[in-house]
Amino acid sequence: MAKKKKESVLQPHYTFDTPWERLMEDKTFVKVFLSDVLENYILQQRWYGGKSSKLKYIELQEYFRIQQNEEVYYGLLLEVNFEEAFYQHYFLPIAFVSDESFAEKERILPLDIKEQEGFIIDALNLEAFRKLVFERIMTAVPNDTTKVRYHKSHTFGATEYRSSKFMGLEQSNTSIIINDAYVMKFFRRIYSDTNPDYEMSRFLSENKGYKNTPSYQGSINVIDADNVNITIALMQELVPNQGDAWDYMLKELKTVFRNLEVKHIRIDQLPETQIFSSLGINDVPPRIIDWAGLNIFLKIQTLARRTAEMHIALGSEFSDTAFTPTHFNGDYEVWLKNRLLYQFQNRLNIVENNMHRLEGLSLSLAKEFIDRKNKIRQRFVNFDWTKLKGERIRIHGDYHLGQVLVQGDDFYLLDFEGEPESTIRDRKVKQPPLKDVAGMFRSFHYAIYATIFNDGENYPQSQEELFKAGEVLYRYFIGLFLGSYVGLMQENNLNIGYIQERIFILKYCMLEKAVYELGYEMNSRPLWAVIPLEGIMGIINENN
Ligand SMILES: Nc1ncnc2c1ncn2[C@@H]1O[C@H](COP(=O)(O)OP(=O)(O)O)[C@@H](O)[C@H]1O
Ligand SMILES: O=P(O)(O)O[C@H]1O[C@H](CO)[C@@H](O[C@H]2O[C@H](CO)[C@@H](O)[C@H](O)[C@H]2O)[C@H](O)[C@H]1O
Repeated sequence: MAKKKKESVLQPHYTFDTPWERLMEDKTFVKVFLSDVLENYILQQRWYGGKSSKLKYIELQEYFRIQQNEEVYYGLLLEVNFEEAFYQHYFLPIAFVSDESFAEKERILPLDIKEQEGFIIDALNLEAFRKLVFERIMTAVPNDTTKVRYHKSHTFGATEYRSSKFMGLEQSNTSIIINDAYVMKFFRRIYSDTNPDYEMSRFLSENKGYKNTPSYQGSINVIDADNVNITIALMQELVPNQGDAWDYMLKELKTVFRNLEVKHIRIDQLPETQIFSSLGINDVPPRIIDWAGLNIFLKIQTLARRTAEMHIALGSEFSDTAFTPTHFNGDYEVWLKNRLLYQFQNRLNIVENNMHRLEGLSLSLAKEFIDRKNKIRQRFVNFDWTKLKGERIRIHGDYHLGQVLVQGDDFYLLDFEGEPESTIRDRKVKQPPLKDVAGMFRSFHYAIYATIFNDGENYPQSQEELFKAGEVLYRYFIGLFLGSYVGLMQENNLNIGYIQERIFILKYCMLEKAVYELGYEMNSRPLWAVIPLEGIMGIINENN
């Protein structure tokens, strides 16, 4: 029976007679651990995605053991239930340590087991655990049929474990760097299916030899009681890099906006280009190159090529039905409209309920957004699959500058987990590849507007003038991207439709993405909501 020993302000201290090796079989322990301990612990975790809903209770969906001789760890698959929202599943590996110096800040629970004082901690804090799982992947047998399935890629050579450390970046999962050569990402939010990040990474590296993503090295999947395959870890090579493309773009844009003054640029005389026209570098007028510099445009072209190559790899499968290309049809249309109308209504509610938190430009754009709700809704309803001839394929799904690593003059594409708000099934639905392109265009727009909103005071021009310059630049970015992307896709026979179809899909998906972003920003950083609001109204107010 559980006895509370000393009560500290922060955590209760329990004592149990069941040894650690059998502790998960002790129903009293499990009950106390889930309700008294984890309910508080999980709320503090960076990776916990349920913070905006009220937690009701946590259940242990399942657990498994990772064991080597005396060393025993438990992998917990937790089901978090909410007052109103849909339940979520999380993965938490735990270890028992008696050494006081371990994970002082990260410990989950102090407890005595059979007179031995110690702590339950998240096992990822423990080097012995990290070494064990790395070695399990290294020694994985082909066609593992056990409950915890380790997989090793043929590209992963035999190597000894030397060291490991937390990646230590802001992220929604937890990544560990091993031997300064591999990144092992432990998924925290898990789903009753293989994770698309694992599926896509393995497909791109092993089946298609796609080079501009970290190469797949191995994975861990758990087979649950219903025989469903749940991905809990993905191991890839570590790509040496100079940061992500979002930070890179912000840095470049600072210089570009500063150049307006330094180079005495007359914004009203900047030559414009029509949105969505396909451009080569020679189509960019010298005055634009003088202003922004050639480098940024060359980088956009490289990113476009890497994006097209990713789509060509994803769209070139003929046997594995999870990846074979398909066409638009009535089922897709119904699915899409339902999803987007529901999402739009959700955003409308969020904005209407939070008007008091907005001011200035955000507030006026939010009012316009509400006033024009029927027009926006109409745009989503205007999807007619019979007019679309292009192909649908598996896509990245959450493609933006933050998912791209910069390495010298090149780019590596990461994080194929898909849009966090979508269900795991929805993330695997085949989509027009231009949806990713639209995501990237939204990201260009974000970077330009983030620069104006966050650094605007450092430039002598009015906000109106900066918007004008930003819009001119944005159109060249889009044009150059399309110039490289479309050509390469067509050379490789991936059908993305005729020009009118491409423009329709791009506009449709950009509106979809901006509406998605509005919810993301209102929930996580409301000051940024002005950026998607500006984007939505820009798209809606265009004449065509
Ligand atoms: N293979 C890798 N090589 C180098 N850096 C990586 C690698 N994988 C991830 N990163 C870094 O970790 C960050 C988070 O990775 P990501 O896969 O997006 O994690 P999460 O799904 O938790 O958000 C990336 O933005 C990148 O900076
Ligand atoms: O955390 P994820 O990478 O899965 O993506 C989520 O967070 C992103 C922000 O970090 C968010 O992206 C939005 O902001 C970016 C700038 O911070 C911008 O480049 C993107 O275009 C914009 O969508 C993303 O939408 C969200 O899913």
